[in-house]
Amino acid sequence: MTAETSTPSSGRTVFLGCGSMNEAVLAGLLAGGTDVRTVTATVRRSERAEELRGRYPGLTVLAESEDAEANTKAVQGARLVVLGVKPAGIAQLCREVSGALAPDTVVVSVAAAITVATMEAALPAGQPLVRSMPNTPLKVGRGAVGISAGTHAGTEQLKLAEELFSGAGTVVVVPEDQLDAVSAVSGSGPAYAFYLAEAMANAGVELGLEPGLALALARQTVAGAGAMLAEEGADPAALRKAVTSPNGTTERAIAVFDEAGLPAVIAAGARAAADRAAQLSKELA
Ligand SMILES: NC(=O)C1=CN([C@@H]2O[C@H](COP(=O)(O)OP(=O)(O)OC[C@H]3O[C@@H](n4cnc5c(N)ncnc54)[C@H](OP(=O)(O)O)[C@@H]3O)[C@@H](O)[C@H]2O)C=CC1
Ligand SMILES: O=C(O)[C@@H]1CCC=N1
Repeated sequence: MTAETSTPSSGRTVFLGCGSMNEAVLAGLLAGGTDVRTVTATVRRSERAEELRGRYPGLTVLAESEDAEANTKAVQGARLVVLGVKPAGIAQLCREVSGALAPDTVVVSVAAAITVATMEAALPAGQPLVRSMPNTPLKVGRGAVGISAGTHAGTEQLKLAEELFSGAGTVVVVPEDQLDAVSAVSGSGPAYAFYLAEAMANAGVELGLEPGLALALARQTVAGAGAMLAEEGADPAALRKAVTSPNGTTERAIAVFDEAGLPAVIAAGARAAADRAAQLSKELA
C-alpha cells in the first residue's frame, strides 16, 4: 500500500485545533502512512503554528492570529474535519465553519461531553458527524478510541472515522450514551497511569533513592508493564499474580492497597470523571 492510498479518504483531512489530543491523532495518522501533504491543521497562535510546521514538515498549518478565516479556509474541499478544540469552543466552531463544509464532508469530534445533538444543531442539516473519545497514546501507536455515529453518518462515514484512528490504536464502536464511560476509562486513563508513575517515583525517594533514579525506575516499570499488557490476550490479574510470590514482598504491598480501598478509590475517580462529562454536556448544550 502506498502512502497516498492509506489516507483515510481521497480528500484532505483537516484538524481544527491541534493541541495535545488532535496532535496525537495527527501523529498517529502520519505514522500510519498518510501523506502529510494531504493534511491541514489550524490553531489559534502563531507560536503553536510554527511549532507544528517544524515538527511535521509539509503540513499545512493556519493560525487564527494570522488569518481570522483560518478555519473556514481550511475546511474547503475537506473529506474529513476533526474538531479538536476545548469542549466550550466546539459548538461555536461548528457554526463558524458551517457555511464552508461540503455536504459530504465527514465531521469527527474528539471533544469530551459535547453531544451529537449539540453539534448537529450547530452544523448544516444532514451533515455526517461522528463523535469520538480518543486518547493521547495514539501518538505512539497505542491509542484506545470509542466512536459513535451521528444521525446522518452511515457505515461508510463511520468507517472513515475508524480509519482516522485505527492505524495507531484500537477502535470500538459504542452507543453515544457510553462515551462518558469510555472517557472515564481510556480518555482520562493515561493520566491515571502517569499519576501512578509519579506516586511510585515519590515512594522511591521516601525509601532513600535519588530522585532522578527513582523517576527512571518508575517510568521504565510503568512502560514495561504497559508493554506486557499490550501483548495479545494479556490478563492484568494474571500478570499481577505472576509478580506476587506467596508470603513475599509484593503481597504485602497489594494487601496495603486493598486495605486502603484503592480499587474503590479508582472506581470513584472514574465515576467523578463520567459525572463531570454528563454535567458539561448539559452546561454546553
Ligand atoms: N488531552 C486529552 O488527553 C484528551 C482531550 N480530548 C478532547 O480534545 C479536545 C482538545 O483538548 P486538548 O488537546 O487537551 O486541548 P489543547 O488546549 O491542548 O488544544 C486545543 C487546541 O485548539 C486550538 N484552538 C483553540 N481555539 C481555536 C480556534 N477557534 N480555531 C483553531 N484552533 C483553536 C488551540 O490553539 P493554540 O495552541 O494556538 O492555543 C490548541 O491547539 C477537548 O475537547 C478534549 O475534551 C479528548 C480525549 C483526551
Ligand atoms: O480532561 C478532559 O476533560 C479530557 C477528556 C478526556 C481526557 N482529557
